Amino acid sequence: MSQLGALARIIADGVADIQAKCAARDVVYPTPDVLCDPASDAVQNEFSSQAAPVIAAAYQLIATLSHPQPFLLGMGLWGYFPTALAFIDAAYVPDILMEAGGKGMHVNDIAAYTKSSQPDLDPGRILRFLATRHIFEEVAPDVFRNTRLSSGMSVNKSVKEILKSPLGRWDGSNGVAAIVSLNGNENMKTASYLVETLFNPIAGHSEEPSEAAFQQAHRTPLPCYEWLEQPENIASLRKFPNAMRATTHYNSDTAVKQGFEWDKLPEGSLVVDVAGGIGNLTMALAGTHKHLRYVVQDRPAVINAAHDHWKQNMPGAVERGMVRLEAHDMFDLQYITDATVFVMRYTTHNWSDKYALKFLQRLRDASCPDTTLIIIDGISDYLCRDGSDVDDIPGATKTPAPAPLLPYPDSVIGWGYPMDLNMLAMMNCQERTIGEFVTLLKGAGWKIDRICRFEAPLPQQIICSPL
Ligand SMILES: C[S@@+](CC[C@H](N)C(=O)[O-])C[C@H]1O[C@@H](n2cnc3c(N)ncnc32)[C@H](O)[C@@H]1O
Repeated sequence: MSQLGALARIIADGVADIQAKCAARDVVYPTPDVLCDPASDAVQNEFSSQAAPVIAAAYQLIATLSHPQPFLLGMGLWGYFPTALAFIDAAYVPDILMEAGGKGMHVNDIAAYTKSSQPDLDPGRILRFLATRHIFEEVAPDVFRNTRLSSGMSVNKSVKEILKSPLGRWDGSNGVAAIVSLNGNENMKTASYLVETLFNPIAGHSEEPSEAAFQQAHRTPLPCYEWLEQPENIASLRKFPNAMRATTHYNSDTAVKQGFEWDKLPEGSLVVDVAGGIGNLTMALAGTHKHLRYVVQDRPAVINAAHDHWKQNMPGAVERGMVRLEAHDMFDLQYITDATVFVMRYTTHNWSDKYALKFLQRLRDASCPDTTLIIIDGISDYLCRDGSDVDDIPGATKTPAPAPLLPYPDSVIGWGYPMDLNMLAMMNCQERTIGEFVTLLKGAGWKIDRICRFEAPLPQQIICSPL
């Protein structure tokens, strides 16, 4: 069979399989006109592994059918997608259109909500650009309504409430609008300086978080996390911890009920969420595993914000002592020496080996023989077949997809590979392969016992014990 035929077959068979399974369960797979809600989200989550090869094949079909020149010309302008998405968050469009309902709203009426801040702008151009990829639908000239994809950016608040506190719009939301805004603003500015930074004789080889493209883009000598805390960057600081919630919130039940056996830990075991932000992971864990005690550690400014977050979203947990929120620099001596679990989510990817070694060693110094370290992060795969650099750790190897697909469909669906470049640009750091994790963790006195795999784009759990 031709490659085109094989790709078309994967798509046709995969769709038929999903539809048959949905029919057997008496559910309908959501179409673009079905706005996000818990029931339709659950159906999509349930069939994500069946959808993955279909999506990967569809991308490959596009790459096969497209003439390279128009494909590359178009791809060169894809950077405007994050910008356009950041704009629609800043103009509250998904939530305005939520209130408008199925008939949609004229762009002039959409713009009226934020008129003072965007007097000469024609948001119709931005919405139309996104509608070419099914984010919004133009139902009449200059009249748009939400689609399933654009509704995914709703912060689930009334427009009145948003207008009362624009910076608070991401608080308590699922975080998607916040991360989209982060990518389209702070991260896009940074991305545009990556090429010249990489060719810079010093910065191009640096492991320092203060010598990345970020510093050039934002005209600052400060590393990202210090820059965030400057008074003029208050909006970014407000956005960042909310953005972190987006990565698992849509499927947080799976993230805390599968993988590591939290439910089997003895009553009162202490879980320390190191660099835990405002406690997004801990809140999901604490909601499900009520028999455990938790500590969330982060920078003082983040812990300040965490107190409000917990008061609003899980009142009583801190007051009852189930959760402690503590300012702690992870590069300092770790004073908690009776942790059952140290967990770090999306933190090792923020640091080059030079720095990651330091904080992993701090945790090793504070661990007991039966302490478990759980690294929750993406794991990069080589994109060739037989490219695994470690196969003797349970969970390390993945079953490759059949040719002609790339070996791992999640390389297309997840955000691991663009995130790797984002890490490079923001802080001279990286996503890692399993082999790279093995070396890094061994250097800090940890051994990987097993890897609990999750469907992309959920991050993986690397379960470690002291060497
Ligand atoms: C990518 S975020 C992940 C946050 C959290 N683990 C989550 O998954 O939501 C990395 C976190 O590291 C924190 N951080 C950066 N430097 C730190 C330091 N020296 N000590 C403690 N936390 C730090 C940041 O404030 C931020 O909250």
